[in-house]
Amino acid sequence: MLTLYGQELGSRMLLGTARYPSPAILADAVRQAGTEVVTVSLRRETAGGRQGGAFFELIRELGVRVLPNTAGCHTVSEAVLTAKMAREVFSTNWIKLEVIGHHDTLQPDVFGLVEAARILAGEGFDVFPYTTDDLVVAERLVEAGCKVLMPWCAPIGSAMGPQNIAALRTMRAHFPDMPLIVDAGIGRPSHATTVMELGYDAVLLNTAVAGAGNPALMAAAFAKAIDAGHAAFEAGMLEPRDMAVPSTPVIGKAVFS
Ligand SMILES: CC(=O)[C@@H](O)[C@H](O)COP(=O)(O)O
Repeated sequence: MLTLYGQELGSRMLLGTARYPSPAILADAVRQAGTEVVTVSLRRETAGGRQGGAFFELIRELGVRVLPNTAGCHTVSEAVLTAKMAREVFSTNWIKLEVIGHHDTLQPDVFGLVEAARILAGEGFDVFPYTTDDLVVAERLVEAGCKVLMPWCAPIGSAMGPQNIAALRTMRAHFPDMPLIVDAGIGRPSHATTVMELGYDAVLLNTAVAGAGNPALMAAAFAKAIDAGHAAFEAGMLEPRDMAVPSTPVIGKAVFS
């Protein structure tokens, strides 16, 4: 079981709801993944007017938990205001906090992120910060009140997969008891397995599923890959060795002379 801010979850896959070919395909992907948490951009959906209403209805029908996000916010004040509006609209204290600092890479503005996290945690929000793998920033986020950390593994939407394996491993070792979710940049199920094998607690992804030829099938593939990586980590994997080690014992073998 994964526990995030006191909420127990059976699925370790958090799914974004943007860029699907149709609402029906999104719904199918959510069901196939067995995901229990979906991220929703308040800005995009409220900008959709009547379409936004239908979208919220669809999310309600799916019976999943909503993690509203502050996607598209570039300043602390924008992010805080968006979080407060999301709390009203979705009746949840959960907020995926994004404060974007760079247009090309969508890299988080970690200074603004920490400031916004402190404000929102102080106002009772359960903050899920989209951050880098920087340990000092991570420490500041924890001091600010975050009880979950969500480092990127590559730029949002890039599908590059983990570019920072050593840093992700260090972060896991540094925060052994903190729920850690890799958020953004995952492109393939094998990428998700890789980060789960590092001991990450969950993966948040969107583009790789929404942009697949068959999003529902891809969602199912990701769900299996995430579970496989988690099971492998729990099982305890061998460290690679330089030399061969016979897998069949030599003691007791027949001797021909
Ligand atoms: C939906 C959402 O929250 C995204 O901003 C998230 O960061 C996922 O990134 P990918 O689209 O790269 O999977």
